[in-house]
Amino acid sequence: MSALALDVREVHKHYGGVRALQGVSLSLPGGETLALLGPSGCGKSTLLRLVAGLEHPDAGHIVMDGRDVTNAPPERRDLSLVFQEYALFPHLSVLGNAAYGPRARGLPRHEAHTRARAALALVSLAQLERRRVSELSGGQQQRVALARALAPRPRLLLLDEPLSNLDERLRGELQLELRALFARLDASVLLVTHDQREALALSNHMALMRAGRIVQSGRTADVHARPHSAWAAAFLGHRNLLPRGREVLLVPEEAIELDAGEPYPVSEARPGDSGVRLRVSHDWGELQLHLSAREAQRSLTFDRAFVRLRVRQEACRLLPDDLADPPGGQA
Ligand SMILES: Nc1ncnc2c1ncn2[C@@H]1O[C@H](COP(=O)(O)OP(=O)(O)OP(=O)(O)O)[C@@H](O)[C@H]1O
Repeated sequence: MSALALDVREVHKHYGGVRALQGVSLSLPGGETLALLGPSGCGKSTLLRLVAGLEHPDAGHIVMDGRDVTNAPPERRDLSLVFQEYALFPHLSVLGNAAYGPRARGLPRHEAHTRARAALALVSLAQLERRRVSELSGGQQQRVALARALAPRPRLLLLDEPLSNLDERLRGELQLELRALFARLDASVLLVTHDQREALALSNHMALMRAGRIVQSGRTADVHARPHSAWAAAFLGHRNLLPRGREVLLVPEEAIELDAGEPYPVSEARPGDSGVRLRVSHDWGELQLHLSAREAQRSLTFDRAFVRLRVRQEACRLLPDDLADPPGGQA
């Protein structure tokens, strides 16, 4: 096997006057999970459709496992695609849905069922194989869609916003399951999402897209820890970006040490999901931080009007301010 499961080289795609992809390159090493992350309209789904073979690029190449598949039809690419609306067959059982892929690829019924059962076991649905999918919860249906995609044992699994149809609680549960599943799979995974938390939770490589281009890529933890610009930092969920002329100072949450240094006034304290969100008037500018309930109890003083903290300057970084200027002039 080539070291790269997927190698996208300088791909361009336009629709009329819209330049959806402008020279996109990315590579996915075999057996790894890459999240394609970016805001609505940046070109993520377009890139996924090109990789799947549902559309073809105007220029550039798509190489899978060392084979150029740029103009190959979907069935000549060893991949499965799970859409946002996973479109299961409601009249079929869980097993019937999962066996659909192998059957469509011409495998005899018995072999298709063996593969479908193996895929259902992977997503912990083996007990429910006789149920109709209309009798399943949203999370279970999503797992059937995954099993259906995995049953043909593709080399590459493409997922379009896999968790966006689920509520917050289910999403959290499935995130953990998916991460464990990806680690067990032989397949490589390319996953499209606009949700940075999902990308962080599920991937070990990340490509951050903006207006038809990839603005940063690398290992997920590295991209998150060292964004290249203010826009990347903001999109990745960093809240403290303090204006400094044409640059911004990124103060990562890890740079803020509680219970050390000076007491600073709290300008706002709002109860959040699992603690308190604070705005603090610091000498450098307004800082936002999230305290767990226990930290809030310990660190907020004088009737919760002050918090004692120290910012580790060595952990902060100056970044170019590109918030207002998307490359290519598109939103
Ligand atoms: N078939 C099409 N015809 C015309 N314009 C299109 C077509 N498909 C996509 N576009 C445009 O190309 C750009 C990229 O769209 P794309 O769907 O790839 O973005 P996205 O990042 O996946 O967005 P979302 O997260 O909202 O799905 C957008 O400006 C979109 O309007």
